[in-house]
Amino acid sequence: MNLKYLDLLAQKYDSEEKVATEIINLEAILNLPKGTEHFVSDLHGEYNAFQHVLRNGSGNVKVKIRDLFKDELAEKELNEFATLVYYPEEKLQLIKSHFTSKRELHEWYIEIIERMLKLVSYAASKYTRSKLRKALPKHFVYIIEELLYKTDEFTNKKEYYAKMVDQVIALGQADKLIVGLAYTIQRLTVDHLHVVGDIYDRGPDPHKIMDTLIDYHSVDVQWGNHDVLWLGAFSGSKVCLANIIRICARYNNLDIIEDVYGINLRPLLNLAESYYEDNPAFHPKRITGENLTEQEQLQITKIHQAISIIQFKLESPIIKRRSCFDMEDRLLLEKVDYEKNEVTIHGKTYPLVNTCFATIDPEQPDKLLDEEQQVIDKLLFSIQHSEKLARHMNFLMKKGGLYLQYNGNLLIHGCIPLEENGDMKKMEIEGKNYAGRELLDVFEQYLRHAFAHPEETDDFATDMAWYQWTGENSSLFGKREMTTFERYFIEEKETHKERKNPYYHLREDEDMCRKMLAEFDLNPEHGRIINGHTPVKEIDGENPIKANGKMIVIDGGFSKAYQSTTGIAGYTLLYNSFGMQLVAHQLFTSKEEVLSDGTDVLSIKRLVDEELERKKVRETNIGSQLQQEIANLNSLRKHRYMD
Ligand SMILES: O=P(O)(O)OC[C@H]1O[C@](O)(COP(=O)(O)O)[C@@H](O)[C@@H]1O
Ligand SMILES: [Mn+2]
Repeated sequence: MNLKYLDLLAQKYDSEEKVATEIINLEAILNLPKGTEHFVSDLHGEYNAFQHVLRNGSGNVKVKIRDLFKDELAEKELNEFATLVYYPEEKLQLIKSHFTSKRELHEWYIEIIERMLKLVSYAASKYTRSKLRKALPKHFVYIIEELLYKTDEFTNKKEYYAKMVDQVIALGQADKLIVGLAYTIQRLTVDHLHVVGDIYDRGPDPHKIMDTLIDYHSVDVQWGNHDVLWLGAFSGSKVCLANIIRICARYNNLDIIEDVYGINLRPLLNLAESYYEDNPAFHPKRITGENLTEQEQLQITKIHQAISIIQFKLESPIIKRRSCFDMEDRLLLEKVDYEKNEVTIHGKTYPLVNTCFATIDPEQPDKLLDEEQQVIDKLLFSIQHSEKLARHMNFLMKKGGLYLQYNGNLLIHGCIPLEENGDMKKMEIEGKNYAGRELLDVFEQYLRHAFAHPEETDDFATDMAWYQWTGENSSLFGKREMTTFERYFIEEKETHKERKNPYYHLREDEDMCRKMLAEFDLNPEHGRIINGHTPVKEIDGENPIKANGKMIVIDGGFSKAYQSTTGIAGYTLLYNSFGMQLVAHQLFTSKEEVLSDGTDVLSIKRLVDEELERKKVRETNIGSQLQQEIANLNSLRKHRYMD
């Protein structure tokens, strides 16, 4: 043991008693049941649905309420109470509006505060007091602790407590206390949140999800391809930037760019107005049925075309300067016959429809017009100077990564690129071959490098950020090619198909999953791979639990655009000391409906596994850290206080 380190430790633990107390404390924590992990993925800007799942802990809050109160409350009351815990501010207003006298309200307060305290105490039973204290509303810590630690045997104190609650009510603090307790319950129900990628794109409110995550007590993110697209744009990749704007236009979400992140779209609009007309292939999708005037729709359609063409032009020089990307097939602008209006792909010629090539010079199809160049340069400048985006992207970098080993499981958004025979797929990067975990580590290093150097826009690291979005060997994309061009301009559906990496059928095989776990230094006996990215088509009977439970795919379609394919509204996963449970969520309509009907969106639980013995903190990542701390403290004790 390093003596300098012991000196430092001795400053904090300057007596034998202090060392001993800390060891006892840590040992006790190791023996507590492990905290509940909550996994979500593919949120795609669906803030309201995400909030709901977060607030009800994927049904976990309801389970606890039922455990405690099923004998004393009717179903309707259980639901009402649960709703109060999920949305305390709104539900309080609703409930209070039904009382006609102060007295009634007073009695209700007493009952509810008592019920909430019971629930807090139950939800906190597997945590230390110090952890509970951190979860309590700051202003009420003293009062709540007094109230919590009353025990029924000491009824002589009863009056003291009754008085305390009376005072809280009389001083007009009851609402605040109830709201605080509700959030404490939510927080205690989930110890740690994993977001397995794709926060951004398609839905309207990714920024609100980011704000929620930034404030969340304990969270990590495994980047999705859509998140990396935003990171890439912020890191200086113009082609990533063109993509994010294109997707926002396609889903009628340009206000995320304009209003939320404060990017001026005027120059792009001017360009769009000069060169583009109406075009059905570029009409914005209308998922939520919001109303657009014809004029608005036309404007978005024009912007959508302008930015798509800029995107296609920007792809070309990158493909040409990066032969290791192996993307020459995607030089589609050069494969177009502009006279005949057709394109030849993989040796087959197809007529083009809905083209909008007014800014394309057939001699040099990838050349940006000066106006286009100026537009994209200005956009890049503003996006890199958006304070809000900087905050969100910094958070993604700090809490995120391409994959994560956590409590024995491997969390990864897309895939581990494989060959058909199950070998890890190799990629040559700057003269060296990488595969499997090493490949992902290199990808991540480049991403971090690009992010650290936002002023570089055409270097290898920045181009690699785009490769993560669309390259064949990207662990986030997992497909041979992205057929965006074909889907806009070619009618033949065969050209739209995006061939998936063999991973997506090999992952059904248990041995293959074991091999991948081992590749990431995880124990194949106990570990599992948790995946997002590909919507599980429950509607067609697809099972999210694959390879005998070694592989769990939790993309169930939070994204409204994909719900008709999946048939449900998303999966989430819970992992507590008893094992793992997969929760399938039914359609979430609105918070208002939950508030007024009191019914929760039904969640079906499927037991993935039941641990034979309750898992303890000792067996977790945090447990290993604590054991290391104990070892250090023991050395300190030996060297300083026993010799
Ligand atoms: O349906 P959209 O929004 O046009 O997006 C289709 C594109 O999205 C992708 O599926 C990637 O997004 P996901 O990560 O959500 O699957 C591409 O493979 C595909 O080309
Ligand atoms: Mn994805």
